[in-house]
Amino acid sequence: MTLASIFPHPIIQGPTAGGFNTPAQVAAVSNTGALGSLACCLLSPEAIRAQTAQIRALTDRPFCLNFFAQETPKPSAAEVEQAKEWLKPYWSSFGWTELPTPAKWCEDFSAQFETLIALRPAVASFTVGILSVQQIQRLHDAGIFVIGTITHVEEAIAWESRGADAVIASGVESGGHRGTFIGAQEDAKLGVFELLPAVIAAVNIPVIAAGGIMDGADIKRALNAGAQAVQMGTAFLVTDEATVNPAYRQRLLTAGDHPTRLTRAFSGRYARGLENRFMREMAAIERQLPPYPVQNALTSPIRAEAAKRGESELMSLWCGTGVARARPMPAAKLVETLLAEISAI
Ligand SMILES: Cc1cc2nc3c(=O)[nH]c(=O)nc-3n(C[C@H](O)[C@H](O)[C@H](O)COP(=O)(O)O)c2cc1C
Repeated sequence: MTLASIFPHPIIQGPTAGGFNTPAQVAAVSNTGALGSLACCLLSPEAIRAQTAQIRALTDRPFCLNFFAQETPKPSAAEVEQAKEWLKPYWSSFGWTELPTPAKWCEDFSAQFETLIALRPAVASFTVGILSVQQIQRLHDAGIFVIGTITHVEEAIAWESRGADAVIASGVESGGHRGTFIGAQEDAKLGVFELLPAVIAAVNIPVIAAGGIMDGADIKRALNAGAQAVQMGTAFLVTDEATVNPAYRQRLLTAGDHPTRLTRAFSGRYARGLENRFMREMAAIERQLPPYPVQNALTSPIRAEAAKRGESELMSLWCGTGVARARPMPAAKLVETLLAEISAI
C-alpha cells in the first residue's frame, strides 16, 4: 500500500507528546488530505479512547495514533533518591520540602497496544523502540498501516525485516526525543539529508523524512531525494490548535538564532529543545541520570510548576533546529500554505 493511497498530500503532522497535540489539530490536518497524528505515549487507555472519539467526531479521514514502544523500567530506590537529590536545587527553589514521586513511571505499553488494536486507526507510528513480528502482524490483521521511527540505517532494516509498512527517517535536526533503539543515542547524528539516501538505499519500504523541515522548499527537497512524505513536528507546534503553554510558545516564536541542543537532563533520553538554564546546569551530570521515563517522571512536577510560573528556563522547550522558521497559523492553513509553496517551485 502506498502512502498516497492513505493520505494524498505528502505531509504528516508529527505527534507531539505533552498535551500539545490535540484531537482538533489531528482532525484539522487529516481533513486537508495530509495525515494528522496523535501522540499517545503519556495517555492512559481511557484517554486514548476519549481523544480518538473526539478525532472521529471531527473527521472521517485516516489519522495516525503514535506510541513509544517502550518497556516499563524498574529503577532501584537508591537510583531514584540520587536523582531526586540532583534535582533538589530546583524543587527546593519552589519552597517544596520533597519532590513528589509518581505512582508509576509511565503508562503500560502493552495496555496501550491492546487499546490501539481495538480502535483500529488507519495508521499507527512508533518511536524509541521496535515491535515484534507478532505485534506487527496483529496490527496488520486489524487493518492498521505500521510506521517505525528510525535514526540510522540498521534500525530501518530491523523494522522492514519485522514487517513494517514504512519508516520515518528522523534526522538529528528533529525536535523532541531521539527515537534511537539500537546502539548509543549519541551515535545517531546524521542530518535528515544524509540519513535519507542511506535509508532509501537500504530498504524497499516507503521512507518519510523528518527533521528541520519547515516549508515547501524543504518538503520538495525531501521528495526529490526520494522521500514519499515528510513528518513535521516543530512547524505544527505553533499552529492555533496546539495547546502549548504561553511561556513555551513565546520562546518558540522568538527563538531567532538561540541554539537548540540535545539533552538527557529533562527525561533521561536525548531530546532536542531550546537551550536553557536547566540544560546548562545539568549538563555535567546528564549521562549519570536514570533512563527515560524515570528522569522524565521525576522532572515532570518541576516542569509543570515552572510552566505555571512562566519560568521558561526550567521548562523543556522541545523543538527542532528549524524553529526560527515556525509560522503561527491554523493547522489547515499551514498545510494549504505548504502545498502552495511546493507547487510554486
Ligand atoms: C514537543 C515535541 C514532542 C514530540 N513528541 C513525539 C512523540 O510523542 N512521538 C513521536 O514519534 N515523535 C514525537 N516528536 C517528534 C515529531 O513528531 C517529529 O518527528 C519531529 O518534530 C520532526 O522534526 P522537527 O521538529 O524538526 O519538525 C515530538 C517533537 C516535539 C517537538
